[in-house]
Amino acid sequence: MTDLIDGKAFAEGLRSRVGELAAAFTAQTGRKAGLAVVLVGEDPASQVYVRNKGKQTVACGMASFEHKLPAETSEADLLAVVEALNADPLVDGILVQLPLPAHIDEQKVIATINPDKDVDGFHVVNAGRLAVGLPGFVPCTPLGCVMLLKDRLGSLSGLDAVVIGRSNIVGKPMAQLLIAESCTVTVAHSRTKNLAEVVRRADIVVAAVGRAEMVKGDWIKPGATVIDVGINRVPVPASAGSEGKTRLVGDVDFASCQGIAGAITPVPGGVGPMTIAVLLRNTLVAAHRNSGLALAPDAI
Ligand SMILES: Nc1nc(=O)c2c([nH]1)NC[C@@H]1CN(c3ccc(C(=O)N[C@@H](CCC(=O)O)C(=O)O)cc3)C=[N+]21
Repeated sequence: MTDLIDGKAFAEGLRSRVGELAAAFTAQTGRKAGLAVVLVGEDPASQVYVRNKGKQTVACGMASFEHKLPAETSEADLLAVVEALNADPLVDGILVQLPLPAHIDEQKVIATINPDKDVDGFHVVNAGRLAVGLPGFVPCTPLGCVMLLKDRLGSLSGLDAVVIGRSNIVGKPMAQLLIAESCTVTVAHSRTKNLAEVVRRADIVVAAVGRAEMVKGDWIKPGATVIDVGINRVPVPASAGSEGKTRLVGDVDFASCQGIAGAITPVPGGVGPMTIAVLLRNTLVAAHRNSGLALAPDAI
């Protein structure tokens, strides 16, 4: 039997704990913790994500500031918006939705965000803090994956983990977090030789390659825990009325893992909802730090 890891339910619980602490923060300071989200351009998927995030921020009792800028916005204008948010005392967290239009240098924008408001954890200062084990902001998706893994497995110490993907926003920070949990970590990617054999060694598989249903059930060691970070929109197989319709699938071939994996996250309803819940958690942590208030490291 393969258990389903219900990320949606776990994320709801996390958001309700964040909501309680956000109310306590407001009672102590007389203001709400605030998250600013900057969206450049009209990408429909990004708009949906930004809208969901705004709704959930408000539902948690925090303030949401949305800045929607046209696709033609210059890099200089975007940097000026970020600097204004850095200086705004009501803004605790800043998220600039990626990807940005091609004429804007993403690294330059991320470097402009105050690291203590960088709730995405993308700034080099936060990547460095994670690498050397200092407190800082950890990217939301990998932190959410570790929360799900610890909820399922308890201690991860000594387990073999394979991370498929080496991006700055998922693969690399995921590997750092698993090292900190005392896993033996392998980072595989598109050039890895004998990928199926490498994955077969793993007690924990984290798939973040961005290729729909690439990881097959016969790559999985029986009983392993599978975390699927992929979010791929694929066309629904042709049938009457299905023209132009899409469905969401992960990087793991979910059906072929049934009966082999010990547990697996679904897509949707797995890692995705955790990403937003951790973003709200990071924003609340930022609000406490930036107001000089204590918050126990394991409070959320
Ligand atoms: N600076 C920045 N930070 C981000 O964290 C960031 C970003 N840019 N750019 C885009 C990606 C994507 N992302 C998602 C978050 C939640 C879901 C999510 O909740 N997904 C639902 C399904 C939603 C649906 O049905 O489309 C689920 O998996 O159940 C998806 C995708 C955050 N991102």
